[in-house]
Amino acid sequence: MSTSEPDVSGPAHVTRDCPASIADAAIAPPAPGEHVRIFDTSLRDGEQSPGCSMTAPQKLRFAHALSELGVDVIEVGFPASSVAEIDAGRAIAREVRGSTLAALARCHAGDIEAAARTLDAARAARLHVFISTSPLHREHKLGLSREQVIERAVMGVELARRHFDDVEFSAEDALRTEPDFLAEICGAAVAAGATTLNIPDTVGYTTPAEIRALFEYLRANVRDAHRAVFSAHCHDDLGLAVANSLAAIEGGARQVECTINGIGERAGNCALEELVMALNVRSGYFDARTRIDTRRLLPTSRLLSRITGMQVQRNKAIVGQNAFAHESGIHQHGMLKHRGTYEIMRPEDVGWVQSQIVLGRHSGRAALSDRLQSLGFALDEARLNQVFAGFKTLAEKKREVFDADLEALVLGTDAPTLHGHRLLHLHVSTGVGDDSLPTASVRLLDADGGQVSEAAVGDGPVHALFAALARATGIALHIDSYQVSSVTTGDDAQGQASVTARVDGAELSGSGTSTDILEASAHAWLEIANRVSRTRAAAPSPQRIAATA
Ligand SMILES: CC(=O)SCCNC(=O)CCNC(=O)[C@H](O)C(C)(C)COP(=O)(O)OP(=O)(O)OC[C@H]1O[C@@H](n2cnc3c(N)ncnc32)[C@H](O)[C@@H]1OP(=O)(O)O
Ligand SMILES: CC(C)C(=O)C(=O)O
Ligand SMILES: [Mg+2]
Repeated sequence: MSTSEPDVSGPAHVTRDCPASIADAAIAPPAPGEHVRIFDTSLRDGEQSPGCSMTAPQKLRFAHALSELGVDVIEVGFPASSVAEIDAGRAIAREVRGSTLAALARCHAGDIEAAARTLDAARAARLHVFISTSPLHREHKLGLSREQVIERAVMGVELARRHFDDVEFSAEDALRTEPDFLAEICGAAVAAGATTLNIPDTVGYTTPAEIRALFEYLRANVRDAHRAVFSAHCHDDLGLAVANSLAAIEGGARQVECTINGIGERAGNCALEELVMALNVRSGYFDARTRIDTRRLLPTSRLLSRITGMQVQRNKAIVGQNAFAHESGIHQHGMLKHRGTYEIMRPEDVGWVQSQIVLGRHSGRAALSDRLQSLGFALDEARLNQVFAGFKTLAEKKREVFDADLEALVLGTDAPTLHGHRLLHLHVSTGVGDDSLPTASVRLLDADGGQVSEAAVGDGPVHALFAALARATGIALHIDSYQVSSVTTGDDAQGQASVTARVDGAELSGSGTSTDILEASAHAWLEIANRVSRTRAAAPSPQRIAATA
């Protein structure tokens, strides 16, 4: 496909259609390109949600990944919750450099001591204290009056300041708090020493216009507001967390609290990858920058999914499998002419290798012809039309048409009988523990009818299997991705293995289906290897192929 640079800038000047602020006159607009701090709370707000628990080594590994991603602040946890939480946080504080490390505490002496102890070894530490401020929470949860809540907040901030200079104060349920009381308690927190004022939409209740106006109001009405950085912490109960966080930035927030993949309480928090890319792609609109290395967004998202077992949905922005995949013919045709037609950012910039053209029921001739050419088949129009008809019939039966299916269509044969190695037998043994040595043996039928057997060991059963296949075929593949998913349900469910490999600079993919996932994996691997050996042996001459019609 064409790889020309997308020009996705859109109209040169986008008019800001912003609601009137409560205190317009008093507020200077934020400086162009101002730094918005990214505060990641995947290890705290994210981890405290169902299905997202992590062990201490997993938290440490993920904290390193967040630091490499370039987040400004990593919230390592809520130390008062358990001894294990303190130990995990301490391990992070000992090792992770490059980001400020924060720990959460209630306005409660014991919590604050635990948080401070956790961050002892951190090079840059922040104590984060919070208390609820909304009438609902004051009355029903805390049983405290306005004055008592302010007293507790001031006590918490002052105690935190005895340990660290960097103290964040959060007014839990701020978006359902009376604005004048919110301004009052924020002012008291600044006077007590808070350097960051976090305004959480704890239950994901607000709207973009409302939160923007609130930030403008607070910046104008909190006593000594200029001494603190304003921060947004939005939840996604109405699916507005990212939009609300962006609006908060427009209202003057210079820190946004978010999580990778948007994990967090209930429907989750503002998704870091979405917020960062919105600021990045629409930089002409937002005038704000972060120091996130965007190419690490996908690897970091994948790491979190692997650690927690919580997969992102296919159509998730930025990091979902479909984020840069195109199946419909009209879009594919446009993409092949200029990828800016249907993509507003480059997949490479967020960690993908490239956009994906998926051939299926909705695809057209342009995409089919492009894929056939990349497989070495240059067909004239009449032959292309003929193959296209066969392709559509096949696509009605299959969800996705793979390269091996296309080769079979063009060559007029069945996919499994295509020239190359075929699997006759495989045996894999594996185990758990220091003494286990995953081992695989395979027997293949080669293109000339001969048989070849090989065995290999590996770090795991699939690794051993692929190593044995490499020995038997004499083809080494650099595997970029390997995925297994079920395509049917029940005891006899079919598993589909998909392998993507990089060979001679090209990305090739293969897939296999079987009730045995190791067999499916072997078929997927062999599909690629057979294509490599065919290409290497002799690129098919277009004339010869056209003659097979
Ligand atoms: C919006 C948020 O994300 S807030 C963070 C939420 N995260 C978590 O709760 C995870 C960690 N929590 C825990 O492990 C436990 O809740 C603990 C260890 C902190 C406390 O456990 P317990 O002492 O058994 O209290 P429990 O959780 O039942 O109730 C919370 C208590 O904290 C009080 N509290 C709640 N928020 C605050 C606050 N910001 N400042 C002071 N006290 C608070 C409540 O009033 C209640 O007090 P009470 O026990 O006197 O009635
Ligand atoms: C503790 C605070 C920051 C929070 O997570 C919330 O209010 O959602
Ligand atoms: Mg929260």
